[in-house]
Amino acid sequence: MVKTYRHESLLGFFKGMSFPIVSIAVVNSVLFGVYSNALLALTATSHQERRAQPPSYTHVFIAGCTGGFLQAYCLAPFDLIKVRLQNQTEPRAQPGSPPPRYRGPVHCAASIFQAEGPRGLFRGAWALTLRDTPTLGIYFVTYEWLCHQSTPDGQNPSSATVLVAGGFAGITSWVTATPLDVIKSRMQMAGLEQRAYRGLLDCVVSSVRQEGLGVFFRGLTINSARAFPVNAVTFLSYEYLLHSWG
Ligand SMILES: CN(C)C(=N)NCCC[C@H](N)C(=O)O
Repeated sequence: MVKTYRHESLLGFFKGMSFPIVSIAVVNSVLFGVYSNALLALTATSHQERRAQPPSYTHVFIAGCTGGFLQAYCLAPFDLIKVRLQNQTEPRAQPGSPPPRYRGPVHCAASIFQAEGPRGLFRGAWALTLRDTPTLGIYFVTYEWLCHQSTPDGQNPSSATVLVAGGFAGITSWVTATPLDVIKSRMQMAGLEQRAYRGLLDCVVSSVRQEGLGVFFRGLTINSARAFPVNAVTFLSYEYLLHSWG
């Protein structure tokens, strides 16, 4: 962090933001759009009426799982590109040195498409679906439960409640998602590293054999630390937009 700040000032921390911004916008609108509409179909109550007649946690869970399932398919190509670029560890190109394998997100998508066809862009999509379907159910249940606990009946949760409930919903969902997140990333990298897994189960078994059960908790701390602020802001924006446009 210190080096980045010294060489590139604060702007250095925001490099390469365009791709994550576009992908997050698409994926979150699918997730929250499907969730809200699924809940509307299940409970027949609008967002405004829901504070007076709160939905059951089973309905919240089903609507969250539906949102998670559909978002996984939109997320798959973006997530694959992110994982491939993050794992590209060649040092920066020096004069005369070979260029990096991927020159950026668009080049990465085009190279995967050329080398592996359209299905290549969906590598690991199964693992992503398994990761996101139940964990997004847990995500929305945690959020609704925490808001319900700290808000008097019939009232809207305060902004502080939304921020805290959203932050903890993010942490809870990442704690449950991290084991499958590890497996998903390994399967997404398999195409590049010429490491062949016969499928998801084979990836689980060979990872545990080689590295023990601890492998399932790789990245848990950083995922959770990132999850709190990201999801606090996500839910605050969601509630705010529903109130101002709803
Ligand atoms: C796989 N998991 C745990 C989730 N998708 N959890 C919901 C949080 C989503 C949010 N965009 C984030 O990146 O934290």
